[in-house]
Amino acid sequence: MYGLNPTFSSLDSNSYIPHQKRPEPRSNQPQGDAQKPVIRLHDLRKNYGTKLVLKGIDLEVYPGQIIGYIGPNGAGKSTTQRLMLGLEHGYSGLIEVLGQDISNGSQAYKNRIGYVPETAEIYDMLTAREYLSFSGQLYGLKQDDAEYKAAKLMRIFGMEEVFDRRIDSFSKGMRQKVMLTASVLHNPDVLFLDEPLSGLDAGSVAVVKEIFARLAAQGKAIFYSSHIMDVVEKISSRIILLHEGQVAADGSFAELKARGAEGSLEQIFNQLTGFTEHEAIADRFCETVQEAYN
Ligand SMILES: Nc1ncnc2c1ncn2[C@@H]1O[C@H](COP(=O)(O)OP(=O)(O)OP(=O)(O)O)[C@@H](O)[C@H]1O
Repeated sequence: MYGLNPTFSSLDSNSYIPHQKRPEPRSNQPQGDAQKPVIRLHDLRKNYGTKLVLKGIDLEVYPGQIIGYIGPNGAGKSTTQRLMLGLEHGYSGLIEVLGQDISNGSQAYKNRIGYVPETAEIYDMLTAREYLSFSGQLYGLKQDDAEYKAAKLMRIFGMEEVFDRRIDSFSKGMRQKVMLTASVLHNPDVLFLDEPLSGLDAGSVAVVKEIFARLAAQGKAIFYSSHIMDVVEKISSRIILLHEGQVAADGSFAELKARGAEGSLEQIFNQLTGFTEHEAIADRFCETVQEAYN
């Protein structure tokens, strides 16, 4: 069932969740499709042993949205992404991706999603060509098609000369571009990314920001987590703040500000997560650095 509009009565009064964000239908898409969420989470709960990590997440994501999924370390962001990707099991509640309840055992939705993990060192021994060819084939492309498109995308990123070099000789930013390329070879409808701008120089960040905007304009949904607040503030059409396993805020940056939260996203983040210790921690840290040995 689409269009669920859950309530969030268990959250405290500081939480800001206006409503599930539903964009206007785009003229280049069938209206029905634009109204259907590409991701739907309902009462998603996950625990590791006795530790409750996700405590009932309700969320709908629509085509064309760029979601910045933020939260303190350990809030459960990667866990949420890994569950949606089918890389983590054992949860309660509903996870629906592209209309498919992912617990039904079918892998069909996986050919329509892309994923950029934060690290992928296990593939370091491969060349960019080998890795991209392998990734493309995992997503159902023929080897020739995968290599052709990979070569073209790498050339656009200015990486044609290193296409046949091993990834372990690449800088962090170069690896990131390979991962990004791998995630889009099969033209996915939904893109999941973990710290997608990590290691990229300023020019490359600008390029990737533009790429996100264009992919979203094509009707793809982008769901990424990051700790770089000034970037999240600028490129997300919608920001979802996860705090202690629950959604504590959900809206565009302008909406978060308009609802009483003040300042930069970093300040809003600290306000909503109740983190006011940064100065005291920095004081204690630097005093300790200066301590003399006896
Ligand atoms: N495989 C696991 N086994 C046990 N506990 C885990 C496992 N994976 C994650 N956790 C715990 O779940 C909690 C949420 O972890 P998660 O990686 O989702 O957080 P995060 O929000 O992505 O954090 P960060 O911003 O530091 O990347 C943490 O307390 C973590 O220790």
